[in-house]
Amino acid sequence: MKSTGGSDAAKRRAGEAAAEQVTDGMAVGLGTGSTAAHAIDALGRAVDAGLDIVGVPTSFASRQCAIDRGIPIADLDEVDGLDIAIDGADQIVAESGDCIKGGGAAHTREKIVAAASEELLIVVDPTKVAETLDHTVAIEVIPAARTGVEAAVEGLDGTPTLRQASDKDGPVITDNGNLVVDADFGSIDDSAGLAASLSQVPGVVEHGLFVDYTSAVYIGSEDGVSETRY
Ligand SMILES: O=C(CO)[C@H](O)[C@H](O)COP(=O)(O)O
Repeated sequence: MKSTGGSDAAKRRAGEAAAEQVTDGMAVGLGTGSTAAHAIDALGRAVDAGLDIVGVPTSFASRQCAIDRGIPIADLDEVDGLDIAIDGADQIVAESGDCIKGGGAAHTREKIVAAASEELLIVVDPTKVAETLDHTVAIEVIPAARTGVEAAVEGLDGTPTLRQASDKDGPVITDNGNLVVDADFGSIDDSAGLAASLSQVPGVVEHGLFVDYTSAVYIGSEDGVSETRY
């Protein structure tokens, strides 16, 4: 899986620490990205050693990752809720746990899985931690609504950019068949207000602002990992 941001060792420590919270009989949401992949790796090793869990992937990529590691998987409608979801973030405010996700264009399913879970454990390296959210906000958009959503983002004092896979391949298409508009709002002082405004725009499937979702954050570093609970 493509790596972003900080060191792989820091990401691995965060992913492994979160995976240690998983116990026998749990249904576990499997997040997307290079840090969440370390948690899936650790869960795969635990399953090999006898841990009895079922994983609910948040993307094509995390589904494949779980299959490769021998983790039994199910769709969300096949389990009776989730005990824990483990996922990465593009940026997180350590004080509140509010974060921005969607760098892998998987934030819609990630949010659905997080909402179905008793706990959301966010795993990051220190480069993701900020005092105020100012990362671009990924917005999954139904293709026919793109120009309207871009205008709405501008109306909210943001700058929209359609996410491109590459010049050659054209726009990113999500696992749900939609486009992604990345919106730059600068420093986000009222994340709950912005989240509510974006949710109201016709054609917005989901945005990457996760306000009041996080149960704990695991921040891996070169020499250890810290846990903050909310
Ligand atoms: O939200 C996500 C995918 O939609 C990822 O969790 C987020 O982009 C972090 O990825 P990484 O751990 O590779 O930096």
